[in-house]
Amino acid sequence: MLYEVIIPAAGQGKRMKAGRNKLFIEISNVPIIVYTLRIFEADPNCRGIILTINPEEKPIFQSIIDTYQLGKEIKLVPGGQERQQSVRNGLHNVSGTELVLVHDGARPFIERALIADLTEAAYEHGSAIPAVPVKDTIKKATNNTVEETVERSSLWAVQTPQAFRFSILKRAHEEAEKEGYLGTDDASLVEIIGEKVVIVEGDYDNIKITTQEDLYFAEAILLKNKRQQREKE
Ligand SMILES: Nc1ccn([C@@H]2O[C@H](COP(=O)(O)OP(=O)(O)OP(=O)(O)O)[C@@H](O)[C@H]2O)c(=O)n1
Ligand SMILES: C[C@](O)(CO)[C@H](O)COP(=O)(O)O
Repeated sequence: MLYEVIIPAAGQGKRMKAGRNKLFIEISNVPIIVYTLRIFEADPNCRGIILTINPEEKPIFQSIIDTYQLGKEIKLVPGGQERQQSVRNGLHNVSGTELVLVHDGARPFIERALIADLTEAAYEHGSAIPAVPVKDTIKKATNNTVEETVERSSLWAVQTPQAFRFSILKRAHEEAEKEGYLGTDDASLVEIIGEKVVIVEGDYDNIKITTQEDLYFAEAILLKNKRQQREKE
């Protein structure tokens, strides 16, 4: 199923505390954003990559694209103050496929098979998101005092890429902008306009690199992937 992907990459990486955009941090000597871009580059179903960036960082992104010879055309589009605004700016640059994906630049371990499952589900249902069952016991608390233990069986930890029919995502973003709603993912905007969103079981390795310790997990996942690749060859 053909699609275009919007990759928001205009964050500041505040929780990483690296003093720069965390997507430039290297795992095994390669910047995080390169792993993410390579996955979509290599996918023949991906008909366009829209990378939303902080305009001040354009020379750095351009230099990375050149250094790592990322050949598929990558549209560099200015991001916004919040992730949602970055995605919205990306949406203005989609050129016409029926399906659009939104994938965090900070999730470098997405697998092609999951992308395929998501695009198929989005084609059928309108919107599809990857998620994994929550493993911890979740409690709701105020001022460190527990109010309740939340029933876990229906809780999912949501990831990206989130896949949508373009018309639905566009309407959801327009409505959110009109209503002043700010969500932490795109599916929440679609939920608000009453459209169906289905879950496709994701992968615990599809982590978002957010804080320092995620870099250790990332190194480990990369090693595991390389070992599996060698075993296949
Ligand atoms: N205004 C923003 C904020 C975030 N992002 C992107 O959205 C993805 C997920 O966001 P997150 O992990 O929160 O990244 P940061 O915003 O960089 O991190 P922090 O919240 O810790 O500052 C990242 O690829 C990030 O670059 C974006 O394009 N525009
Ligand atoms: C979109 C997302 O990655 C799904 O897990 C997440 O919601 C981004 O949120 P953050 O607050 O920017 O980490």
